[in-house]
Amino acid sequence: MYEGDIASVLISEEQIKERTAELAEAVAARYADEPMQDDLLLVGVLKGAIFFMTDFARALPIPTQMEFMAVSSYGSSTSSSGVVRILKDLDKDIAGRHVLIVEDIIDSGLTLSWLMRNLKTRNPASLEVVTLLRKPEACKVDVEVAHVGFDIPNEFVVGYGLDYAERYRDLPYIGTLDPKVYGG
Ligand SMILES: O=P(O)(O)OC[C@H]1O[C@H](OP(=O)(O)OP(=O)(O)O)[C@H](O)[C@@H]1O
Ligand code: HPA
Ligand SMILES: [Mg+2]
Repeated sequence: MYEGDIASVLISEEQIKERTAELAEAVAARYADEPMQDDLLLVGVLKGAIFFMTDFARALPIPTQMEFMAVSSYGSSTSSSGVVRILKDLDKDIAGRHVLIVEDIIDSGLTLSWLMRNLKTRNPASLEVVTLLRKPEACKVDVEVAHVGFDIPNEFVVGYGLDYAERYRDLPYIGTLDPKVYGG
């Protein structure tokens, strides 16, 4: 699939699965002693987090509810425009709820920083983040992230939900994209 477009496999399907199970355990432990009136509310950030959200939710040994937001700041570029647009908002009020944002990647951090500010104004009981990937060298803003799957180098990656111009989301692993694909 996508022959010649993927330069290397950075994180295999098996590694994603193992790390997701570890993250799920850590997250369950985090909320174990928290007095909760409602189930933990997972807020998946579409579209990138789709596969991580569904696998992570099923690995979690505690009951959760799911909401989705769709935001976009990349379009068909390999760097963030910094302008975050809400394409789909939450369906429900999150006031008083324990909310966990589920992200696929924190790159510049601009999307998450904007999202945290936005959701905080809605008065959740707590607001934390789990992300599968993070690029420490690319980070432009300070964002507090409670749970990180993998810190990765500052390269453009695709697969397992992550796209370049909407392609490659359906790869089961995380790979680096050959620069020839985006004219690099
Ligand atoms: O830390 P940042 O530099 O802001 O980048 C991270 C964000 O960018 C991607 O979303 P994108 O805007 O590409 O939308 P998508 O999930 O629909 O692909 C990714 O899914 C994160 O939400
Ligand atoms: O490396 C990336 N790949 C795909 N989408 C992204 N959005 C932010 N960073 C990336
Ligand atoms: Mg994208």
